[in-house]
Amino acid sequence: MLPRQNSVYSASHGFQPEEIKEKLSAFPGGSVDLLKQEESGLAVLTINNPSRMNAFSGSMMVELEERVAQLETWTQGKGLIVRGVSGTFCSGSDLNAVRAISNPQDGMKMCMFMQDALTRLLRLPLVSVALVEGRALGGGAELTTACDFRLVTRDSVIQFVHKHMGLVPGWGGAARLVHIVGGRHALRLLGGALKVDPELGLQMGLADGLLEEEEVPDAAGAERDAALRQAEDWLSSYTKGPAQVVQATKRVVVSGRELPLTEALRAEKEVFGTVWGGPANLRALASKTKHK
Ligand SMILES: CCCC(=O)SCCNC(=O)CCNC(=O)[C@H](O)C(C)(C)COP(=O)(O)OP(=O)(O)OC[C@H]1O[C@@H](n2cnc3c(N)ncnc32)[C@H](O)[C@@H]1OP(=O)(O)O
Repeated sequence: MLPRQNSVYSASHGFQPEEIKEKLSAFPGGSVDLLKQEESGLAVLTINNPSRMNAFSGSMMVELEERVAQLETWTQGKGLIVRGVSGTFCSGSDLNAVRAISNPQDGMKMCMFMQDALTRLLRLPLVSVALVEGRALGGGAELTTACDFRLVTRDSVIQFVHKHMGLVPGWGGAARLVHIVGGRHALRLLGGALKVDPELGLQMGLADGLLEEEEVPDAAGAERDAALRQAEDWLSSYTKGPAQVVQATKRVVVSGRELPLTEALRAEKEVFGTVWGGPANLRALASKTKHK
């Protein structure tokens, strides 16, 4: 099978996704749900395993990869919100599955599979936001770093608990964390397994915004929907306009973020060619847009 364009690993690295998928599928539970809103171009990816604080079972890891593959081909998409059900984000990998695949070979395969899925998530041509309510622990904290932005609620805690588990991040979270907050803060967060509350998150640059609680008359469910609505509002400033332009913007940022300068410049030229003289560009020129 040919490697996917945005994949990290291929067969030459010993990456056999079908083999590890089969193994992971033997540990079922929960789901990863995708809701695409065609009209707005916004999608919501929901981590759904409430009886285990939204931990990732094996089958959920497989579903995550499948949802990412669906989003990779969404030509009209512009934005993505990643969240957990029941007022909490994600408590990492399901410890029952982890115990069952704790041998080094399976660990490496799971690591490659999740690194690949989360790298492809971050490389999607969509502006992505992790909406962190409640706890994001271990792999859940790593998942927040696979989004472009992180919005947190007052009760949120992001914690890279790996050190307490005798581990380091293995879903790409350490590499991404260094890019987001720099090496010094990353070492504090990983080395001290610090609990990142909203204040610390904003101060270190891990969080991009705090969603203030809204006055809601009834139950907790309404409050959570309020957080999702606020995240959608926040995201809409970045997803206004045609999908082609939003996707092109994300693409030049991904190449600038990941490639050496000369290659990034060439990639930017390619993307520029897709929008120059395009419908949105011609409309703007015809309307003599002023940027006041
Ligand atoms: C490379 C990836 C590395 C990783 O992700 S390693 C996994 C890191 N995550 C963890 O170690 C989380 C361990 N869990 C906890 O610390 C606590 O359960 C947590 C999340 C703080 C919640 O505490 P509480 O509010 O007191 O609730 P609780 O402990 O009663 O949890 C409710 C039920 O959820 C379960 N749960 C939570 N996190 C889980 C997980 N990761 N895997 C499997 N099951 C998990 C927990 O066992 C409990 O189940 P039950 O009701 O006892 O049957």
